[in-house]
Amino acid sequence: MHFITIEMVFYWLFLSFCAVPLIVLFISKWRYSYWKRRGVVQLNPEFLFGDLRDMLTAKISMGEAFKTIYFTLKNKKLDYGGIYLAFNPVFIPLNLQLIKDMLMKSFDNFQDRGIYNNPKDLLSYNLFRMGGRPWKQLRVKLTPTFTSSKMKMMFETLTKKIDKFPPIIDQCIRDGSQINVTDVSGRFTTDVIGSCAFGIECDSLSNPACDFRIYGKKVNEPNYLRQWMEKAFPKNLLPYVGFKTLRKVEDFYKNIVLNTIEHREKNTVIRKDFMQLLLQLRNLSDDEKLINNKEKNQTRVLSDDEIIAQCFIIFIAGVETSTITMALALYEAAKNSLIQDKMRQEIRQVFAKYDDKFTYEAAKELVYMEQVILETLRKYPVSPTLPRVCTKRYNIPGTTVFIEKGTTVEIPIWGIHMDPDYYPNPDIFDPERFSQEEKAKRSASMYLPFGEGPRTCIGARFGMLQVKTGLVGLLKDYRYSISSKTPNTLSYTPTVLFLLHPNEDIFLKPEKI
Ligand code: HEM
Repeated sequence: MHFITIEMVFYWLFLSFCAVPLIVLFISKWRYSYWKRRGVVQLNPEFLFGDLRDMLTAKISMGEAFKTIYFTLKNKKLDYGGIYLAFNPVFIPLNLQLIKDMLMKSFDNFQDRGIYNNPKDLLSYNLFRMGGRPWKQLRVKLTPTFTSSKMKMMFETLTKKIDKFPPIIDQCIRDGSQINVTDVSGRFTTDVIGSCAFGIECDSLSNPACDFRIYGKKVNEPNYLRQWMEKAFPKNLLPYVGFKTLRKVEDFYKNIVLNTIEHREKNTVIRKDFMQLLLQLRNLSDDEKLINNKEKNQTRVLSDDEIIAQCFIIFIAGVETSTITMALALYEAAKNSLIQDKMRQEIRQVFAKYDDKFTYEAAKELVYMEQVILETLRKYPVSPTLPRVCTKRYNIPGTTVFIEKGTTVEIPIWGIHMDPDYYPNPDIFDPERFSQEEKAKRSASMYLPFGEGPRTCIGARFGMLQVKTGLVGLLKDYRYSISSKTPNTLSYTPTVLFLLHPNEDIFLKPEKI
């Protein structure tokens, strides 16, 4: 008969105490050799954080982390490399031909972003986050909503908003204060998208404390725990730990959309906006639904939940991206008076040609301003990387290396945009880089602020139009210069998700001319 003695208990406890760390060490060593075992050069991952300690501990932004990784791999003269985000292997392509192949020709192998989404988590189930067949079906549905004719239709809504700028700027001039161009741009884009996507006139330009603006800011506030979980936690386990993308704001956006739908249906209101176009998709007649289902390979019509989620993503993707681009274009214009004067001169010439009116055709003729916006997006790509996940095993052309299904890929846009091999003196802001001749010298994959391929930004045209209209409203009759409150160099909000967001708001000194 065996007795368990106290010595035996201590003996086993001691063994377990030694064994657990050894097992963890062995598993992490094995995990951190994933790339090496596949013949891909890797860096020096450290336990728990992989190669992204500063990003995961919120010391630097995701954009800065991946820019550093781009140059570390580039200095090793590599076409691609492997890193680790916590324990998750991430493939980083550097070679432009390879990037083009992954985004376009081999799109089927990389068609998803691998970001958490779940039909039961309403706001997460949107075009940006969805993958596979549901994404494809929705993209086909939504693409006609973003054509140039639809942009032209909404143009009037945009131009109406810029009439609100002069009282704000004049007040700053009277007070001798500086204008917060980040805030004013944010209020402008909030009003535009509020009107076009949700069909509401929130007028945050007159009333900055309106609910719509407050909730918009809440959505963009960094929430490190949520972002960390989304990035480093296995996505299929998230619903089981009660994870929700934006719990606090869901009801607010849901109610706005449902109320607008009810109001429009009750009062037969028809407006020229995204919401109207989405409602048209929802209200296709039964005959049309049948034709769609039969002929377009089961293409679905939209449900109310899908409308809510798409209005929300138009808001999320349309407000912050354009706000940051507008504010940074003004920041650079304030530092370069020649560039600023040239933009204003062009605006005035175009207005003179169109009887002092800002029309859709007039906007298209602002060629130099477009160059300024493109250069702003080169130097400060709001989305500094393009996330993808491998959806089908992929052989890297010309090698025996392959990327396994399920592997995360990050295309390091900001690194490419700041690479002196592609853009000499990359820190210098020079809109001439986007003249017709200069553009013709570069390959398309050297410039990816809106992404590329079938998953490219669906709202790029609207975004450009929105930024142009905002800049016209701010620049036509006012000059801006930097002041003691203007940051000399920019730093960025540490977040492990997407956007390149300057830490400080941009304040400039306005002057009427
Ligand atoms: C300066 C403005 C903007 C920039 C720089 C920008 C940038 C981007 C980028 C880089 C992507 C990912 C593309 C890829 O993965 O290949 C994207 C996707 C997307 N953007 Fe934009 N965007 C802007 C404005 C807008 C606007 C105004 C809207 C809506 C009105 C919008 C809606 C979307 C949506 C829905 C997607 C997801 C598309 C899909 O996955 O099918 N964006 N954007």
